[in-house]
Amino acid sequence: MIELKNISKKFTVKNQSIVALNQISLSIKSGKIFGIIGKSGAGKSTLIRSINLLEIPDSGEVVVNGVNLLSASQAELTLQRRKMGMIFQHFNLLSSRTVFENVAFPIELMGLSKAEIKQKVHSLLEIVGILDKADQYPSNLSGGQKQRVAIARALANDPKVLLCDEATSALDPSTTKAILKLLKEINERLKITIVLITHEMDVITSICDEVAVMKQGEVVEHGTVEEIFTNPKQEITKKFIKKSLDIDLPTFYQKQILPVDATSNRLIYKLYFSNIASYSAIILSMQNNFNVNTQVISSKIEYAGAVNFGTFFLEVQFNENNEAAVAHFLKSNHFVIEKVGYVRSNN
Ligand SMILES: Nc1ncnc2c1ncn2[C@@H]1O[C@H](COP(=O)(O)OP(=O)(O)OP(=O)(O)O)[C@@H](O)[C@H]1O
Repeated sequence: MIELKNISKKFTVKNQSIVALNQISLSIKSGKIFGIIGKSGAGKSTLIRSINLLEIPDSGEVVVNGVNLLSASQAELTLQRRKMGMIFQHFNLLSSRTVFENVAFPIELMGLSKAEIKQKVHSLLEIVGILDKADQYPSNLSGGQKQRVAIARALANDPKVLLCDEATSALDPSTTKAILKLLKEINERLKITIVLITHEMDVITSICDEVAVMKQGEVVEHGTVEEIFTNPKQEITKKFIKKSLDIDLPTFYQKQILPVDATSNRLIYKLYFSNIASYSAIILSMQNNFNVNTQVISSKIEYAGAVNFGTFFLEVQFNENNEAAVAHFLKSNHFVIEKVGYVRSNN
């Protein structure tokens, strides 16, 4: 268990004081994956670096496994820090050392024999899936492979906690997915608590159990991912969720949208929903009740635990003049609707 109690941190730059963290309190349960999301400058890095005291808060308490790190002896602090591995956006590998030597680096300080070091490094490289790269230098690796080396190195001391400082921000979407999958496997297989910071809601939904939303040095909202997605309270949280679901109308349709004042019997809506289990049944009943034909043009639907949420473009072809009733029906079934525009009638 990690407990942050009322931690604050200011930086002074050219006689100007910047509040990076303002009275933050958070509890992070053992074995969970805890995500911290916020825009650039919100204080995420300062917060995650406070957990292992890479950044020392001005006030408050950082309690890890019952030990208040800010008042711990140097020996106790060293011990607790060893139980926390960390990975970074730009990997921070030693370029003059091979993959094997990078991972061996923290183990060499543990006083193990050469054979024991070799065995340990091999098992770590196997976990992260790059044993075949052991003799390569970091410059010969892709971004995803470099992050795998960094993860293996962070696991070398058998930590209980892995801190991930924007670990996927420098990676392309498919590599990001693979690294997040690896982090989830590590969490489950090695029972390691993971704390990660990100500015992407997709990262939170793909692997986190709980999330804290930061804004201007404060945690403005936190809870399980399901709770936050079902009932986001803060405007910034709503924006992050909406952004993660955003999709564009396919170009083919964009080209067909009529001028603003034109009307036809074919209308395109952009619909947002959260936690509507039977969203397709609602569309079907709309079709039957209002004598309209519908077609989903494109969609993005995600899950946070058991809660679904999504966006889709829906083309509605009216056979009667009942557009207002249809819009009312969608709203009363908890869709947020946006009228995108009319497209030319088929006839
Ligand atoms: N070493 C430092 N010296 C001066 N100011 C700092 C320092 N570190 C952070 N800050 C300031 O503290 C605030 C929070 O920064 P922090 O890096 O924690 O935010 P962040 O949410 O991680 O942002 P990003 O996503 O851009 O990394 C910012 O205004 C930043 O400029």
